[in-house]
Amino acid sequence: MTTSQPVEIRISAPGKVILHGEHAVVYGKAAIAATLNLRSHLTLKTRLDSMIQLELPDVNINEEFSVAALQEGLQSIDCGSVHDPIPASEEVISLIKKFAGIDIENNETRMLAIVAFLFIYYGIFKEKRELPAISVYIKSDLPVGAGLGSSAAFSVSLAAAILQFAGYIDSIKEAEGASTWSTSDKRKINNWAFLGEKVIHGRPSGIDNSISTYGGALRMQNGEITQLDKMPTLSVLLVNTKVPRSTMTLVAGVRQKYNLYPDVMEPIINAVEAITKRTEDLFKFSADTMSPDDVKTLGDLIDLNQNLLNAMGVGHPTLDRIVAAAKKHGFYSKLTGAGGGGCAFVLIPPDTSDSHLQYFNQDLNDQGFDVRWKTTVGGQGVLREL
Ligand SMILES: Nc1ncnc2c1ncn2[C@@H]1O[C@H](COP(=O)(O)OP(=O)(O)O)[C@@H](O)[C@H]1O
Ligand SMILES: C[C@@](O)(CCOP(=O)(O)O)CC(=O)O
Ligand SMILES: [Mg+2]
Repeated sequence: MTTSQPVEIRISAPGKVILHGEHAVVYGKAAIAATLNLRSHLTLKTRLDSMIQLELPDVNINEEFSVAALQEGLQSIDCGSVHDPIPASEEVISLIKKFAGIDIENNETRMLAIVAFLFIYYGIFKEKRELPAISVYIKSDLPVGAGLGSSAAFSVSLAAAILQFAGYIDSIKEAEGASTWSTSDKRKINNWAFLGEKVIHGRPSGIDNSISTYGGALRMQNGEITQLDKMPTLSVLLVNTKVPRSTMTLVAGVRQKYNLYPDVMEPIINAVEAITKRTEDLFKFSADTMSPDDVKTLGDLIDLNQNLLNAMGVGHPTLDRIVAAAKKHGFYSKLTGAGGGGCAFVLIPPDTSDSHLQYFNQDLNDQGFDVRWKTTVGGQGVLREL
């Protein structure tokens, strides 16, 4: 790391759609997710003064800290070593909040972005001779707090930028305009990003940061990730309810229900897992362009899962309206991510005509929904933009 030469590092990391298995994956059940072609973009620059700046226009945050004050204020926090980091404890989170001037009782999720940044910054740089003066700017294509994994894209881009700047990972040129990293470097990025997710989510499964790091489409079970052997081309429409919600609160709500009624909740999450597995089998044997029969099966599974998510208590009347509108037009839809509002996806069968899609789009717009994107899923994970 050299601070004498001006350095600029630009990183982008994608959001995701969880096809099946949200919440159940927190209990070690299988889930499948794929990247979206919507990304968070980070720029890290060296500064000539001795300040650290964090500019996050999406959540209206622009903070500055002096390097000396940060060195002194955070020196007692325990975050393990760069190569073997440990999660931020409650005490560490409180200490960072106090340092950043955030009320300990302030549970606004957006403020946790500052805590996650300071934890990752200090944890990675603390073994260096001196802490660097840098500015970090992050802007996302993703709606924040809507189930599309903006928190993971945030933590992944941050971990990649800081590890790269500190010289702990080394990007390799992949194509014109972008670089990537070796699998072992990606593992380092993912480990630190997971700790950022922990600050923001409480008890994440790790699926969001893993998909944002590695890209493509993957399955997670019991903390183990594997790339999906096969996934047909899927086209989805993302519909944002614009109902705000926090992943941390929703995950905690399901946990509370699970603790109170384990005998009821266990069969529900097992049924979700059965849906995930049926979907994987379907993908294994379907052609790249799914047949109408396969689309119908996938649709039924989407419908079943949506009902189970409602039973877990993570639905919302606005999501129900989107599902009903989709059904009226012959489509299938479910929430994605933590639910409680946020986004739903609608599966768009390959043979859907543009006029049919436009008619559906118009119906959703007339009902006041924000139909943001028709997108294909599965694409590059974290990248260094050149
Ligand atoms: N672009 C961003 N800028 C700043 N903070 C972000 C950004 N994206 C995500 N975050 C952090 O993640 C939180 C939202 O995470 P979460 O509730 O898990 O929703 P989701 O991951 O589904 O978008 C924000 O409140 C903020 O702390
Ligand atoms: C509900 C959950 O399965 C996914 C949360 O995703 P998001 O933050 O709502 O995008 C939680 C997790 O897996 O950590
Ligand atoms: Mg999240």
